[in-house]
Amino acid sequence: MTAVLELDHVFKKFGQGHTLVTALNDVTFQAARGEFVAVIGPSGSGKSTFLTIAAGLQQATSGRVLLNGQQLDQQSENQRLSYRFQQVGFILQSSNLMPFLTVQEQFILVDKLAHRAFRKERYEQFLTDLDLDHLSASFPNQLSGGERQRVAIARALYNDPSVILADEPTASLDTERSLDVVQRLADEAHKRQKAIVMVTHDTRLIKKCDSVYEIIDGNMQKN
Ligand SMILES: Nc1ncnc2c1ncn2[C@@H]1O[C@H](COP(=O)(O)OP(=O)(O)OP(=O)(O)O)[C@@H](O)[C@H]1O
Repeated sequence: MTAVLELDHVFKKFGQGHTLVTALNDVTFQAARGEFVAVIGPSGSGKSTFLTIAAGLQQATSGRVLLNGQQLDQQSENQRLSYRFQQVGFILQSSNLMPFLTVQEQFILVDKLAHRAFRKERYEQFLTDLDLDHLSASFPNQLSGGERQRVAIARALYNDPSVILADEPTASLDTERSLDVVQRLADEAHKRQKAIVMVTHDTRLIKKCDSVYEIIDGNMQKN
């Protein structure tokens, strides 16, 4: 299996002396095409640090982070930015939708930012796949929490990244909706051959995942 996202002996330290915190302690991680991976751990264990480093949003103190075999920290800030825009999709806790745009306009914006014409057919296919057909003209505050997260999933996939990083994507949902969102993430990873990495503290969700990493006090191990 070729890794889409790889962390190789990554350390992340904050502060120094008596304020030193080792947020990631020699972390090695791999996610492959078509793999749905969970990263679980308690509060303060290093999950957010892991995600931001995997996304190239902050630099590791040492070690290597590779996206599609390219080492992120050896690229210029501009290269990192455009690579991240093309290759990484984000799904955040309370869905990172633009409050003043309709569902359809969220997708038009994605194409605008990529200097492309709106791909209406592709958009409509995603709406159908995620059971959102009737919501195209709705604003985020008119959607349920589950619908918002389904739009966020569709929008992340619409840009066709190779990896999707999901930060507690079910945090605002009840159990039934959480399981639905996680099942959809699993299905999309498999069907579209994307690496989807989900950070969560909810261990009920991991039965839908292909592999599970646990992080405690910055130490990560594959279960
Ligand atoms: N910018 C920073 N400066 C100093 N310490 C930091 C910084 N960011 C994170 N830390 C520390 O690193 C450790 C890991 O934090 P992190 O936010 O990654 O945990 P987490 O697992 O995401 O927690 P939660 O589930 O509560 O969001 C914590 O001890 C935290 O206080």
